[in-house]
Amino acid sequence: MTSIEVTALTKEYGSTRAVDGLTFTVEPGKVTGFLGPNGAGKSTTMRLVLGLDRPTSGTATVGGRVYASLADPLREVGALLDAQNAHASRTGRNHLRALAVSNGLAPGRVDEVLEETGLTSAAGRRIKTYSLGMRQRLGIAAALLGDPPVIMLDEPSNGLDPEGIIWIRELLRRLAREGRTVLVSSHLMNETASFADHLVVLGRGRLLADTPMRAFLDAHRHDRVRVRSTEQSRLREALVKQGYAVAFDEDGKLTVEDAQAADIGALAAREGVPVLELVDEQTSLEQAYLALTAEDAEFAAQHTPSGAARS
Ligand SMILES: Nc1ncnc2c1ncn2[C@@H]1O[C@H](COP(=O)(O)OP(=O)(O)OP(=O)(O)O)[C@@H](O)[C@H]1O
Repeated sequence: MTSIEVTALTKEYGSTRAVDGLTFTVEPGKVTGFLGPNGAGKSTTMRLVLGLDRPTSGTATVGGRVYASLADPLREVGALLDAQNAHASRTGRNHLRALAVSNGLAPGRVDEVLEETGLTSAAGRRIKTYSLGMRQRLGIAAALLGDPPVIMLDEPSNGLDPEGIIWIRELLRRLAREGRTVLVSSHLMNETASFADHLVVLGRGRLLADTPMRAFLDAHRHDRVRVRSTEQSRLREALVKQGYAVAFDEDGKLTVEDAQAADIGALAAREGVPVLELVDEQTSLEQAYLALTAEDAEFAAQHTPSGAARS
């Protein structure tokens, strides 16, 4: 069982603190979604785990050891950081063969991972003819080549079509079921929710949440009711009098926070206000995530000159 351990990890680039005192552990047998807005520090953390950069302070280890000290790195950690990072003039198969040979891996693994990633029929084509989605698959094939217990993928759904997105979801689930440690970054909450058991959320290089997915959902569950009646103002007054927070929406409906439709319906009936529509709504996961990272987004809006570097 091999974990990824990040302890008091800090990385500064000049005056930019990309990673700021991060501590978390990524455990085996689970898919951990690594979330955060653009620029939150996800890729930097992954690069530090892979020894591609040196921490300013703190440590990032795999199974208690720094990556550089691993005897057989591809057999221990498989990673996809940048799908463009392959010789464009090589064929997909030759790219994987070269990796296998230089890392002492069985050549037979090449055809297995090509099959596993759906690239068998494209394996003889030069990588420069590959679509972004095919390059992502090739990067994932390379990550799986050494059959490693730890897998780290940076935005693996990038460029994949809907079929590819379902494929990656199932692959991630299977890798976790096999007992592997799987860390997958994304800036999309709903996508992450479809495959992750656990969440690590970053904002401005800091840890905002480290929680099981289920607990995150429960903690951020927030009920509200949307209601439309023939007498909106009167209904609103009655609701406010009962202590509800009520807002008029652009579409003419009222939104009542922390409320259940059954209670609002009963209140409207007591007041004699005819109700035309009454719907229970739960905040979506995406909303909960945006609320969590809102401070970071505000910071980005105020401090990013063009406003375009982050979203
Ligand atoms: N080599 C570098 N030199 C200078 N600054 C860097 C470098 N790498 C990252 N940064 C800065 O560190 C911060 C974190 O970037 P990082 O790429 O780790 O974020 P991220 O969460 O992976 O974002 P994205 O989703 O956009 O990839 C950003 O402000 C980025 O500009």
